[in-house]
Amino acid sequence: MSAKPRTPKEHSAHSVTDPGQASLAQQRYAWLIQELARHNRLYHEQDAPEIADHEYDALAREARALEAEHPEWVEAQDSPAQAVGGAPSSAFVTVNHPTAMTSLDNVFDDEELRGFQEKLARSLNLAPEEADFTYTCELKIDGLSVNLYYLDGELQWAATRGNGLTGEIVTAQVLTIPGLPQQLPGLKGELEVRGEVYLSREEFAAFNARAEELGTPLLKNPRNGAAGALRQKDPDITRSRNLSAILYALGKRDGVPVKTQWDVLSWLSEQGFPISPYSRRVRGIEEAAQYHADLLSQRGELPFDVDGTVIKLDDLHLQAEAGFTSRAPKWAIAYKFPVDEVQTVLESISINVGRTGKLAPLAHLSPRLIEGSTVSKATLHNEDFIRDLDLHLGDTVVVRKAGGVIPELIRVLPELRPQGAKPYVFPTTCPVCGFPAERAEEGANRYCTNPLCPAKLYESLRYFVSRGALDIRGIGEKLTRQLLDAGLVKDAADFYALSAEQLANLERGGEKKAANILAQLEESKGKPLWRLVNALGMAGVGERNARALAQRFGSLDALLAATPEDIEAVPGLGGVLARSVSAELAGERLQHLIAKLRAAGLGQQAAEQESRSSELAGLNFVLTGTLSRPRDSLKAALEARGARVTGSVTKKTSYVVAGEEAGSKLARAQELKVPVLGEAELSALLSEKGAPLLD
Ligand SMILES: NC(=O)c1ccc[n+]([C@@H]2O[C@H](COP(=O)([O-])OP(=O)(O)OC[C@H]3O[C@@H](n4cnc5c(N)ncnc54)[C@H](O)[C@@H]3O)[C@@H](O)[C@H]2O)c1
Ligand SMILES: [Zn+2]
Repeated sequence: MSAKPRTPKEHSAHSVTDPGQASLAQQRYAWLIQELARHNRLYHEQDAPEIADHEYDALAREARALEAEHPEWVEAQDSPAQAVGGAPSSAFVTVNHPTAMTSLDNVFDDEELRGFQEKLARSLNLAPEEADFTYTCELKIDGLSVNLYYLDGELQWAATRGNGLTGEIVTAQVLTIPGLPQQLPGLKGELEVRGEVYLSREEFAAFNARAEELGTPLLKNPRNGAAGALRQKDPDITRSRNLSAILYALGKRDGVPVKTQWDVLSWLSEQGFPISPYSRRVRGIEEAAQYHADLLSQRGELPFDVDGTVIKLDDLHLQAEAGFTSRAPKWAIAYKFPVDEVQTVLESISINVGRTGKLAPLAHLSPRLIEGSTVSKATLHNEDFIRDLDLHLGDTVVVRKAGGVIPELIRVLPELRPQGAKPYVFPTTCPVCGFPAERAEEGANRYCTNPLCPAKLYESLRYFVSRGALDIRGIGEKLTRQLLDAGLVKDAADFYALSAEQLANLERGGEKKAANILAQLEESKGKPLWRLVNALGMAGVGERNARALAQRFGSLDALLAATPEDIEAVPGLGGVLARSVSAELAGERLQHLIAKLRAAGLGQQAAEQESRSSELAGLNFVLTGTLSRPRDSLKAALEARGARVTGSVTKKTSYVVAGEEAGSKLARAQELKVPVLGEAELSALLSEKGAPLLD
């Protein structure tokens, strides 16, 4: 990352009177325009931003303030400060949106939010005291917006926003997202459904955990991940990223019976589109401010990244009356959350050696408060990550709580680098055993080459008994050390050869404790296959991939017999990971370990334990009407059991679940003689199959 010019800000946008000063302002404006255009390209077209969003927003605001004073500087709406998004990529077929897709203007505090209402009142020719509006308040999800175009109820295409007028067609990619109806029966004319495609924090973390283990490039943030996944030429790759969508707006809406934004959300939900459960309708701008404050306090717990709330005038007639600027509606505003980034100093870097021998660098930072908790450490992932940041010890760095949880070092400020600071040099030997640490053939990780490295052994034993693996709680860190020091355990299979006497004789052992541990070890032999697969400790395989492998192959034998191609076909595993899994399964370490584990009585588990998730496989459900639970959670419960939940009733629908006030879909179900279930019957159907409806 290169140094960024920081220009002085002493000449503000205001009171430019004499010609000398005017030229200074003009110079500043020219610089701003050039920078904004460059950052727009980096951000929207290359998904490789150089500066933080709030820094970009500050530049854009400054430019717009100058433009407001000097409309003559803006040539025919050509300013990047007025532009929406970036040019559509030539890698995709493009399409013109029937109605333009806009951006949103921003406010940053309650005072500015009130200012928004005042302006809105003015544009509707109302006195400030008459501005007692109803608003629909929503979360501003950090993804990218898409437009779904239907003609006579049939999906024609789905496209990215692009520059607002022309987008990229990504229909096949969008259709990998579960729950988007392709048909809307009974609808005539044109319809545009808009919303946000995003990567949940869970999927983001899973992707990066895998990338980290393999040393492949990491996603910067969920927005970046969503943009990258949606703009894959190959929809199968998009599918493997598990994108989600939330819909919140209509463009063209022929024959749709809605009067308010709240109606729009209800109608979308009724049609089966996923909508946000966090939206609220409020009266007056102070209640909108309260909504914002409430959601800010929940920010860390949300399932997706958000960068603020969106406050929308509820009445669609009033919206139309208020209209648009060239880039944004006048009837809605993005109320941004404060930045969750802080500056701090990199004090040192330590290296941990993991179960696979991977050298994992950790940054030690001067402690700072982010979102209510103190951050003093951040992962640095691997050698290339550090090199790309050009990290020097003593650097001032920017840290963000990625996905609300894990602190992430996102940028270095080289202009604040102390004199004589040295770039960090990644070790080429294992800091624990001193053996050479070599780069893997693929990826950016370095691994200790000593097969008997004590760090590897200790970490792999810890992993074997950990909660997501065989979950043997009686064997803690201390006991693991004791067993290693006493030479009683040289690999995980040796746990099963321990005698009551050996355990009892350890310091702070005792017979009761020993019996307890042996019982837990015995019990672990019958645990689900995925736990054993995870416990093997393969690089890049955590709980999620272990489940996928167990599910696909059904037994340890079948997994061992699988070809690399078989493994590559497992959902969620990419080529790099599949190759490394095959190589590890065939390698000496695992062959030896698995043989010993089998001799100890493990590895007999069949796939039965995983079958819960397929008890409703092959059944298609449609949910309609008002249900007592959020539709999303019912949908998740059904999908967890292998059912498909779709938006429209067809001959292929197995059941329609109808709540209160079910409308056209219920009628359609009756017409097609599709069985209709009430909510109670749905619960019964699910519990009959042996599992509670919602956990
Ligand atoms: N860092 C950089 O270099 C750089 C460069 C350009 C743009 N940016 C960033 O990109 C963003 C500008 O892009 P933008 O035009 O998408 O503006 P925006 O993200 O500020 O707001 C508009 C967008 O919000 C989204 N959105 C999410 N939830 C919504 C909801 N409930 N209702 C309506 N819209 C919702 C829509 O996609 C909409 O297009 C800003 O955050 C800006 O900081 C950064
Ligand atoms: Zn080592």
